[in-house]
Amino acid sequence: MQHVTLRRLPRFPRLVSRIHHDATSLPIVNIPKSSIYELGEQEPALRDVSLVVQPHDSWAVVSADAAAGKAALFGALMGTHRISPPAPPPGGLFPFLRDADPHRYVQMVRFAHRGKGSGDGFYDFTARYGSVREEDKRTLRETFFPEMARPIHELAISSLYHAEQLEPVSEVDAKAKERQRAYFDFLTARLRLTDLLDLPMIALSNGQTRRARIAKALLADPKLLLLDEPLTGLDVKSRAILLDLLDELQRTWASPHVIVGLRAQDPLPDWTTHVALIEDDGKVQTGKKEDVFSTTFTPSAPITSTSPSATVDSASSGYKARPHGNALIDMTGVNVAYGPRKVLSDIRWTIHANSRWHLIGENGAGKTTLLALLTGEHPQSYTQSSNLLLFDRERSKWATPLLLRNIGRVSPEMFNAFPRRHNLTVWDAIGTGFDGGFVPKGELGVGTAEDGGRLEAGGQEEQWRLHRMYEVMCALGPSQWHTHPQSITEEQYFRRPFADLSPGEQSMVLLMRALVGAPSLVLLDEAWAGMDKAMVQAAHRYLQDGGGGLTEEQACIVVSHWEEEVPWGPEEGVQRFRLDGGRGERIFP
Ligand SMILES: Nc1ncnc2c1ncn2[C@@H]1O[C@H](COP(=O)(O)OP(=O)(O)OP(=O)(O)O)[C@@H](O)[C@H]1O
Repeated sequence: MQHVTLRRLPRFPRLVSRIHHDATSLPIVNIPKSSIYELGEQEPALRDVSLVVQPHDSWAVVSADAAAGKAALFGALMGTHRISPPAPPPGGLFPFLRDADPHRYVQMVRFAHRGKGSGDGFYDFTARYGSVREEDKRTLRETFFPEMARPIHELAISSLYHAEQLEPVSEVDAKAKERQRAYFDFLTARLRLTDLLDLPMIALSNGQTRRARIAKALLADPKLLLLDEPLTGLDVKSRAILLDLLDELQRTWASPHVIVGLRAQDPLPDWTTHVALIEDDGKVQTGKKEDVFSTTFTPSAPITSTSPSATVDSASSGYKARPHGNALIDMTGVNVAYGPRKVLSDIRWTIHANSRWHLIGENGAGKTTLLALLTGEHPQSYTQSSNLLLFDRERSKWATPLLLRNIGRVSPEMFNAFPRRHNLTVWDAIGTGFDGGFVPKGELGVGTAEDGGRLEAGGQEEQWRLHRMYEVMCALGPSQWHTHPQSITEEQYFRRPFADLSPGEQSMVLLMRALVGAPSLVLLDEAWAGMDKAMVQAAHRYLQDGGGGLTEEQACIVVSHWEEEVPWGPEEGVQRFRLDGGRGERIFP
């Protein structure tokens, strides 16, 4: 069992812009049996929603299946969706705010993947691995906490400070500033951000950035904080720390009131008392968690500060070793450092064909960095010489496009960077997987030949690629997870604009893209984010032995902080490689 030591809340008065005292007994949210509409739509996204959140209740909004319903309910609270009939006066939607401005006091932090309409350009997500460019030099402190941009140390020479700081401030303002700084120091320490504050923002890992976004939202001192999928991408320790912190803020200061959004497969925080369960047909069940779940499904076990870490030992029972093929990747002492900051030290790891790996490690342990060495995107992959062999060659012996043909991958960074031009169809997006690029190529959108030239029309390679397009679509497409599989054919789905798909569907399409070319090495870094349960199940079925998604010639590495997201169990010979403090070790089995 892992025990997380937590510092209790410090004894300083919070900088809270207080709501009138007697408001604390008023409901936080009041939606009285209403329907919720996307703006401009006639059909409601959710029907008969009765949601009354009392101050002492802790609610979770859970999507039984499709994530769209959760987005609609949060949209109603954030004013991007219409509630009909609207919440009655006096009090309206947020009775506890009285007449205070919801824009000031209600904040939302969303961690689900970006979806529709988020720009069409591709940006270079590998920029963070190189030397940091001038425009990317802004630190975490400057970007998220500009009011804390200049650390004020007691030994600081005041004349070196900006003039504004020397202006006289009233005693009240000075006290308020002091309290805000104390709260900032407290939050950043509790969320393990202190050592990261002066790193360039671009250098932060996925989980580190998420923790920083939560700290920023808390520092703004909202009265109601909506956190959608806050646990995705956080390591086990950070999840427990975050949940304990939210609970403690709520118990100590009754602020902010927090409503979390979760996927059906996520565990409920143990302090959850009530649940709004959004069903696939747009109905919403609300009530005490034991009442809601007694009639539907059992939620996953709650997580607490003492939940086990990624249950590393559980695989020792029933383990069945897999026969090995050739070594695809050989690391014999790989190192990555940024100046004095060592991220990977002397990593030794051989990845054979037919192996299935779960790469684990806390946020910031270097998992993404390690995968970027394997794809050759990390500039330091060039300096490893024979300590890093990629398909039998050093990095410098590979032309990047050829190397990328051997690797299929999905990652949060790539998901965000993938172009969302309106004329890019699902077919185009999947077809880019044959070349590993981001621009559709070839007459039929299934890529070019190895030398970059045209594929022979009607030739064997072209036929095989067309066949693969349909194969992955049949295995991972809507027929496997759509609630009404008959209502959309594969052909129709291929023609849909990629940008119009829900984030979960986009993740699914990018998974098809990673697998379509049957590359030797498949890297799945948090590949399931945004997917609903049926999609994750379809993906797992396909990736398991006998599912057809991976052959004995291929190796696959899954990166996830959730054990249940790994498609293979010990009986399929999954192995674990753990990064910790820059070191890497293979964990038996
Ligand atoms: N340019 C840089 N300068 C300094 N440190 C950097 C730079 N780029 C990355 N790092 C550090 O390297 C570490 C590894 O980051 P990486 O993204 O590989 O972690 P991770 O294990 O994938 O984390 P997560 O689980 O949060 O995705 C982080 O602590 C990060 O702050």
